[in-house]
Amino acid sequence: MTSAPAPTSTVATPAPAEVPSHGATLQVTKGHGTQNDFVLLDDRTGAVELSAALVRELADRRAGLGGDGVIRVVASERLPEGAVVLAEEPAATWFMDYRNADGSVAEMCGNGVRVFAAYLERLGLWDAADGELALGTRAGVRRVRRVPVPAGIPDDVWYAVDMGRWSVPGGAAAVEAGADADVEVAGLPVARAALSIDVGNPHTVLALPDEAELAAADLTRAPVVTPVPPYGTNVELVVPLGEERTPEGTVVGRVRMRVHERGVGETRSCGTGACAAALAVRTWAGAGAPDEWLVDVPGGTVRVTALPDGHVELAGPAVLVADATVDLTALTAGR
Ligand SMILES: N[C@@H](CCC[C@H](N)C(=O)O)C(=O)O
Repeated sequence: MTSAPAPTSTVATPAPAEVPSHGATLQVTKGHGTQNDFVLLDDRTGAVELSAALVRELADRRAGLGGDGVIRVVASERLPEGAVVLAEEPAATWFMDYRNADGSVAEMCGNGVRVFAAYLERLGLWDAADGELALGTRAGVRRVRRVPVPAGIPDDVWYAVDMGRWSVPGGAAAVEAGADADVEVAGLPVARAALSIDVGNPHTVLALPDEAELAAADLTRAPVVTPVPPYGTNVELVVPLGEERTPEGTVVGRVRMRVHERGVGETRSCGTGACAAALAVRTWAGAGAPDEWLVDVPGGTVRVTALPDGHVELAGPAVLVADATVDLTALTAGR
């Protein structure tokens, strides 16, 4: 699996104003998964010209609605990337078109998939009672189902997502060494060894010894990764917290994580990042490490499970908090 740059050519840029061709307003919904927040757009027929500028304007926390990303629901058959997905899974009729807050296109968003599923339920396009949802992403098909909220977690609804096959791009040598990169983080005195993990998009994970170091890291500046990842990377800082037993009797690992997301900056959660963090700590721990991990992020807790078939599952909440009408003339005024 590679994290090739996602194509941008499907998104036409209107000129001169960045206004969708279908009108002067846009119906959107605001949602989040463990406070990784998104502006959601129902564009089933692919009528909206979702330019990078429009994404930045919607995601702007002062002049727009605000979000770490923008998610568009579009019929898979309307996008070239969707055709690839439909060839793999004809049931994946809806495509998650994911954009980072800076307007860049990303292959995948783990928290976004759950929020996308909640949004499809809201739109009447999926009923969890009917069984699993297959959806398209630029990283391939993802499968979602509703699952019980674990004991002790104050969320109303959880979804579990099969996030597909994960890999260590550096191969056996990186697994053996436990690292294939160095990362300099502002606020921390020395560069740290880190491990690259691909979960459909690129991640670089470094372990810190304690929570004081985690708190000291300054993620207002992007960490510097060496060698420079060809398509950029998301950087996760993790503190392993050991193992515990759930009320159901399962032994799980636990980690605390902060993240600097490619195309965004520090966010309060990253689902693919949580998968990468748990998988890196599990790799470092070696044989006998748990398959199930709880990942505590500033915005809540998600669960990551390494599956026997080489896939990884991510479970966590999804919340829709508002429906809004965006005045596109006002949104773009003065820019
Ligand atoms: N927050 C997302 C990841 C979004 C994409 C990422 N910033 C990238 O560019 O790869 C998640 O929950 O996984």
